[in-house]
Order: sequence, then C-alpha cells, then structure tokens
Amino acid sequence: MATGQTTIDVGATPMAPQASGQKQHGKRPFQGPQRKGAKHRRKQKTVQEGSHEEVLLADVQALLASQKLAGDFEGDAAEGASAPLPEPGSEIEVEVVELSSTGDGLAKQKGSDHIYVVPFAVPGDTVKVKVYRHNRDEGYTAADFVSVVKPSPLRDDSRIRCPYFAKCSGCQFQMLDYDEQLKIKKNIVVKAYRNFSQLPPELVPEVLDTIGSPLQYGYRTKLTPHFDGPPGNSRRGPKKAHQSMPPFGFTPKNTRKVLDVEDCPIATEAVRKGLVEERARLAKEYGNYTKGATVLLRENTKRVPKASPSDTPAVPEGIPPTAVRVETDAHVDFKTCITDQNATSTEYIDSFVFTNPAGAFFQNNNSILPPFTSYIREHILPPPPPPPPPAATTTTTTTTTTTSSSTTTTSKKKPIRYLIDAYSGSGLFTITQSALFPGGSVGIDIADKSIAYARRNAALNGLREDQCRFIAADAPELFKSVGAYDPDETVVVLDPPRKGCDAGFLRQLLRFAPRRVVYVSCNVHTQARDVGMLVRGAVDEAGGNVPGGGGRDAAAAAAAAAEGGGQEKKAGARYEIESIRGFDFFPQTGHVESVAILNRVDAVDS
Ligand SMILES: C[S@@+](CC[C@H](N)C(=O)[O-])C[C@H]1O[C@@H](n2cnc3c(N)ncnc32)[C@H](O)[C@@H]1O
Repeated sequence: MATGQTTIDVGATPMAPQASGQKQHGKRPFQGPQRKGAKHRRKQKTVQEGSHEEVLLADVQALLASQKLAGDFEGDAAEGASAPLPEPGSEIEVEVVELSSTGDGLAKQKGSDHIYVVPFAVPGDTVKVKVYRHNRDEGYTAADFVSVVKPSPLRDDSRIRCPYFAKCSGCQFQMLDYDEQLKIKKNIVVKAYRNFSQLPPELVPEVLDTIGSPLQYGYRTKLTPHFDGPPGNSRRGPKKAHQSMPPFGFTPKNTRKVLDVEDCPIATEAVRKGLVEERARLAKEYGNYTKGATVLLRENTKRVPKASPSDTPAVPEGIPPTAVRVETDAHVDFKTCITDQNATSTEYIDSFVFTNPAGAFFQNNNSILPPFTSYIREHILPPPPPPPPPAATTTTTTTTTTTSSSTTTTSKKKPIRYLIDAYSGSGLFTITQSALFPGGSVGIDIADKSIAYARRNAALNGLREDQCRFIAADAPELFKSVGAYDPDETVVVLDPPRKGCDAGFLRQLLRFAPRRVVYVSCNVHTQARDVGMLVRGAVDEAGGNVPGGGGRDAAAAAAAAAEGGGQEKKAGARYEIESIRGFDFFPQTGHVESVAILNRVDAVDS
C-alpha cells in the first residue's frame, strides 16, 4: 500500500462513530498508563486523550514492558535503539502476538523483539507485511498487511463478506467468529480500565460480557463515502473539473488516497442502495466538481400501521418503489436513504419514534438500540435492597468488597424521581427512560438543532414538558437549572462525545452529587479516565487524570476521601462502580461502546 502521512480519518471510514457537535480533543502531553518497572520511557509527545494513537502507544508500551519482565527482551526498541530495522517499503514476515485495543495486531519478526503494528491480522497469524514507517521514539514500526503466510486458528477467511476487507480501514475483524469478536471487545474494556482509570484493581469490578448486536452485517444506518478533488488543482488559481469518475468510497489504512468502494455489507440494505445510486449520480456529474466532497447516506423509515396481520398497505406517497420493505404483524416499515444533511430522518426503537436532522448525531446501529435501551431501563434505578440476612445462629466474620453497591441501596433511601440526561442529543435516553421518573426528566445538549428535535421527539412520543424538557447549552450549564432536583433522588446519564467529559463538567457533577450515574460512552478509554476521577472524587485542573493518581495513590485517595480527609477530597461526592459492560454497536470493527454504572458513596449510609 501507499506511503505518505498516516491518517486516521474518523469521519470518513464506515466504522467510525460520528458525533455532530464533537469538538477537537484538547491536546496535552501524553501521560499514558503508569507501570512499575517500565524503564523504556518515550519522549514526551502530544497526543489526543483517548485517541487511536494514545491507545496504541499504551499497548505497545505494555508489550515492551512485559517482554522486559519476561526476560526475553533482546532489543532496545522503546528508546529507538540503533538495531538495524528493515527499510521502509521492504516486505518481511512477522508473527502476531496480541491485538491492540485499536484492532491492530502487534507482531514480532523471528529473532527480534521489535514491535510491528499490523492491521487486519489476529494473534497466531504469520503474515507478510510491507514496512511503512518506523516510530523509533514510540518503539514500534507501522506496517501494511500484504498476505497471510500461516493462518491463526482464530482466522477463517471464508467468513469475510466484503471484497474490500484488508484494504478499507473500516472493518478489522471479519475473519473472526462473532463470539471471538465479543471476547476481544470485553478485553478492550478490561484493558481500558486497567490502563486509563488510574484506579487500583480492587476498585474496578469484573467487566461483564459484551452484549452483541442482533445484526452483525447490514446494521449501519449511516455512511459518509467521499471523493477527492481533481488532481493538480491548487488552492489559488483556476480550478479544473474532474475529467473522469474519481474513486468514491472510504479511506484505506496508511494512505490518504480514497479507496473506490461499490458496496459496504455492514450497511443496511437501504444505505447500500443509496451508495449505488450516489455512485450512478457521480458517474454522470463528476464533470461539475472542481473540489472533493463527502456524501451523506442516512437511512430513513416511513412506518405504516397495519389494520390486521394480513393487511398489505400500499407504498405511501413520496416513497419510491425501490424502498426496502420490512414487515411485522403490526406495521410495514418503508426504508429509504437520505442524502440531504438538513432533511429529517426518522427511526423507531421499539414503539418510540425519533426524528433527527439527517446530518446530526444519532446512534448508527438501529438493531442494537432496543436491547441497549432496555438494558439502561433495567439498570438506571438502583437494584432493590438485598433481603435481610436470616437470623444468625453462629458468629461469622464477613468482608465487604469495595465495589459492592450494598452501601447505596438500603431501604431507608428516598426513591429516585428525577433523570438528568447530559449530552442528550435528540433525547434518546431522556425519552426512552422518562416513564421511570415521576419528578421529570431533563436533557441538555450543545447542538441547538438536536435539542429542537428532542423537543419535537418528546411530543411525538406523547410526553408533556413537565415530564420531559430540554436545554440547548454547554453541559456544565445544566447545574444552573436543576436546583429543584434533590441529588438524593436523581440519576444522571452521561453520553459525551469521544473526548469524554470536560473537567468543569465533572467538577460540577461531583459537587451536585447525584445518587447514581449511568455513563454511556463510545470511547471506553476516556470513559475509564472520567470514571476514575468520579471514583476518586477528584478532578485535576487540566481536566484529566490526577497526577500520581494511579495504583496505590488512588486507593489511598479513595480511602482518605472516605475518612473525610486527604488532599484529593476536592469536589464533593465520590463514587463506586457497580458494573461495567461493553455493547457491540459496530460488529466486524475493533470498536466497542461501554456502560458504567456508579453509585454515590455516602459518608454515613442511611
Ligand atoms: C455521543 S453523542 C450522544 C447523543 C445522545 N445521547 C444519543 O445517544 O443519541 C454526544 C452528544 O454530545 C453533544 N455535545 C458535545 N459537546 C457537548 C457539550 N460541551 N455540552 C453538551 N453537549 C455536548 C453532541 O452534540 C452530541 O449530541
């Protein structure tokens, strides 16, 4: 594959979750996970928190450290030692030893400890790769996948359904059994909390099994294929138009050139049809373009109720005959593909209806939303208190674990009546969970348009303003308008963009001290960082991890806070983690969503 600058174009690949209103992450020096005994220090480098690069660096560093501990560390790769490395462009064979949480294989050449980062490969594979770039400071070499020399027992290439697999950067796992993918994703969550929460292991409960997606292909309701401008056009000066159909598709691994893609089997049928139609349009109209462009493909559903199970409603007006028809006993859904960013897209989750500006954020896998919102519904309130123990006949000594929620679920507590949905978008949680909150629900989002649609969605789902209201503002503003909510009776749902929560927001959250927090995240690494801060009850000024807050220090801070003293008792409440579970919104990719449930630790439990 090509040489040139490595780009991770999150907005352009089919797998990448996209959020409108998503700001660039703040850049600050990489701190990374803290490990005892790791002598190989990288140079201070600026990377985005929770980014692909930071996560990869953490995994490379961990592998280098484990090699050193195991005594099989021959080279000195982490400090960019002078051991000769193969020339960029040369082809070598490597064995994949583990998977990074980025979905890339970490591999070694026989007789060497140098790490190669290899896409589209799984542990146990021997693969031929083309050396792409040496990152000596970081202790690894990026390589392009060429071919499988000896397959891993985990690999079965007959599972691969996409002709672009191992070229397009959208999917990484099509060669794997789905159960194996779920196991890998569970491990990604485990590693995220180990590497980025800065919490001692005893404060993190065992991560639960990842819940799979009902659809493992044909699930993606949004794609954004793109094409480049004509070659040779400069910023200034006359622009010539395309002379032939440009490649139209997605970004391959390790190159900026667009990969021409005719089909994407992880997308829904309606979106796949949209891709075919947009290709046909571009084939006619490419001569009008002097610049590149990104095209939105977003599924839209028109639901027509049926009078009886045998009823066959006609195609409604305005719906093309090519619409995909999905029928149940109760209704027919006509599914089409929208390309106008400002048009309204509609989708259903069970019997809830959601409308959105087609170009704005909404979850991209509709098939998992019913089980996902049910899971939130089943866990958004504290579990019932455990039954009283039977009268003891003998005296025994019991030990309570720090992750138990029993301290927060005694029967003397007030019932939870209020829901705050921070980063609410168009109201997914505010609306689907509203029935559980007699005091009312409030959602907040920075995107005005999403909030306008959230209000409309509440009305469409039969909710009055006193049941469900929305605020268009930066998340920290929330705390000005929830004065009437008793924190003891309030649960806060958080679902921030990939960068996680801002420090200011977390500090105010700790000061407000809601009884329970449900943290939903599309980036488990920033989630682990933020959850670590909630557990310590301390947020540093830079908005990230408390310096020195890892390992025993975190336990000490947590203990000191519990005793009502200690320098990290800064912001108010402190939390304990009840559960952590991954959800597979993006099968075939290395991406995992995560739900962490936290309970406030009360100084005196009552
Ligand atoms: C991952 S989306 C979640 C949306 C919604 N919970 C859902 O599932 O549809 C993150 C949301 O955070 C919003 N957002 C980003 N920065 C924000 C901020 N500083 N304050 C409030 N909302 C913000 C975005 O507009 C986006 O709707």
